[in-house]
Amino acid sequence: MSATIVSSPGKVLAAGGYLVLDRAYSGIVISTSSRFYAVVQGGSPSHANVIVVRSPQFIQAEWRYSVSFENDRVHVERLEDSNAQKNKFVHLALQHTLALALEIHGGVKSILEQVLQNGLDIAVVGDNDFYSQRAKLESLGLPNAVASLSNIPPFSRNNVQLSDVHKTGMGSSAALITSLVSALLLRFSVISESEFAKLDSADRRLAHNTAQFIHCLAQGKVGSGFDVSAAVFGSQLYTRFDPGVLQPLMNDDQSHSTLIPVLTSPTWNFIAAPFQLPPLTRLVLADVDAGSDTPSFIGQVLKWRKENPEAANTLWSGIDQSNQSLARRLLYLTQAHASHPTDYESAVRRISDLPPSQWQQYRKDQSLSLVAQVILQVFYLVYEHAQAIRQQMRAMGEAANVHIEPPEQTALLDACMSQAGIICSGVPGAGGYDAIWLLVCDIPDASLDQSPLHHIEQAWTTVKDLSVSPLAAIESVAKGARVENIDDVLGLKEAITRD
Ligand SMILES: Nc1ncnc2c1ncn2[C@@H]1O[C@H](COP(=O)(O)OP(=O)(O)OP(=O)(O)O)[C@@H](O)[C@H]1O
Ligand SMILES: C[C@@](O)(CCOP(=O)(O)O)CC(=O)O
Repeated sequence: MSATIVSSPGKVLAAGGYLVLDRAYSGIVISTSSRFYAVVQGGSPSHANVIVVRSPQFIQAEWRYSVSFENDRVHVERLEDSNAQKNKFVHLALQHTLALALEIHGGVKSILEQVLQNGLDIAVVGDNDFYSQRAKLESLGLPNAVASLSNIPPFSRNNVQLSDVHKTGMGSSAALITSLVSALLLRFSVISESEFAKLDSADRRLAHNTAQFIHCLAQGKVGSGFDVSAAVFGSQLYTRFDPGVLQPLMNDDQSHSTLIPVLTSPTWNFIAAPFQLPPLTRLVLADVDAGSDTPSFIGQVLKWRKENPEAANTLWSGIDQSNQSLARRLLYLTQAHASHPTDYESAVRRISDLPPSQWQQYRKDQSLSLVAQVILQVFYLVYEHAQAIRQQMRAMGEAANVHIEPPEQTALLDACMSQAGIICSGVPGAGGYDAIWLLVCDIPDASLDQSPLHHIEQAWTTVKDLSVSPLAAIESVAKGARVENIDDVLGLKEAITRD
């Protein structure tokens, strides 16, 4: 049997940090071209019922498990010869996905044993963007520019243990769990490849619910889940599910629970509404610095909200209005491109030449068609809404006493926003010092030194106190998790076969 490979994208929560924890609000989630891959293959006859999971980008990252069956239950136990520290996320993924497979196959263990007759060898690797490339660019003597990243081989090694790597906050564990769970569900014939390929199928929803459950269990809490939803469904306007749906499975000992009623329950009420960034623009991401502790941010913001309900609700409603307006305008632009591509392109060409604060001077520009003028105004509104979100998120940070957009990040984003052709920006997710996102105009024939991307790369070099290192990702329009062919993914075969 050939390899079963599933990849899932990383994510950026461009708007809706904190609010998305509450079902009353939604967030703008952009999925990235950077992906995590799980490659599941058969082992050898002497390894029946053994599952080896390897992470070849790290040292001492091989986890070995044995699978046994007892009284209609399947047990996945860690083997003592594993060379690495425990990996709770991987262990729980194996245990619960196999348990679901056994349930779905009516407790007939021979179906699972058949798949496990040679054991399984599973390699998991992530695109370079999931980890900071700052040190590698430095050692190669390359400038901190997106173009430099193509000099680093795909799936490059990090030469450290997993626990010591500098992550970029793109949702590595959600993308990993989604790929691993989906690949196992396919391998054990719980879902079919043709159904999984459909965005709205029961099979893809089952992969989502299972990955979401395992990710919550591994994290020890039911979070908003936007990262798993992005990994499964791609860019979206996300509204969370009611956490109660998972409650029956969140106890310490679920060894006697059955999974099917919860994982196929119609009460999963998350909403992943279609979203994508407008044409002729590009997402730019940069890794800024390690340093913030997101869980403590969340605790502090939620505590402040509880203690100051009135002020918090006013602020949250204001942020939500800006978030929704931003999403609506961005979606409008995509439609405008579909119906008026030429006017749209002339508007984008025009705004590429000036920073957004000056776009108003194009109002009533007679050389633009009326439609192009309207489109240009909508780009200006996008800029204004995103700036309003930043301002309100800073206010929330001040009120709750956490650095959601710290002053150094404000200086950095302001420096970027004063460049020609930049549209909007922010600190993703919970904020802090970790990262920034930007949306810039992207006209295919613009010369490199005239391109907005080049302008902001220059601006990065002028900021003090922060070291900005680019990431390669753009938005993924592929709509989430997908089955891959090993030969179609550059460098994947080499990455999983090296020792
Ligand atoms: N490459 C990998 N190989 C194996 N296990 C991994 C890998 N990446 C993550 N994990 C598992 O997921 C756990 C949590 O990972 P991590 O803290 O990177 O997730 P995260 O909080 O989603 O990260 P991010 O900051 O990217 O959102 C790790 O402790 C490990 O168990
Ligand atoms: C604060 C929060 O809304 C976003 C955290 O996002 P990130 O991991 O910082 O991208 C928490 C959540 O939604 O899980």
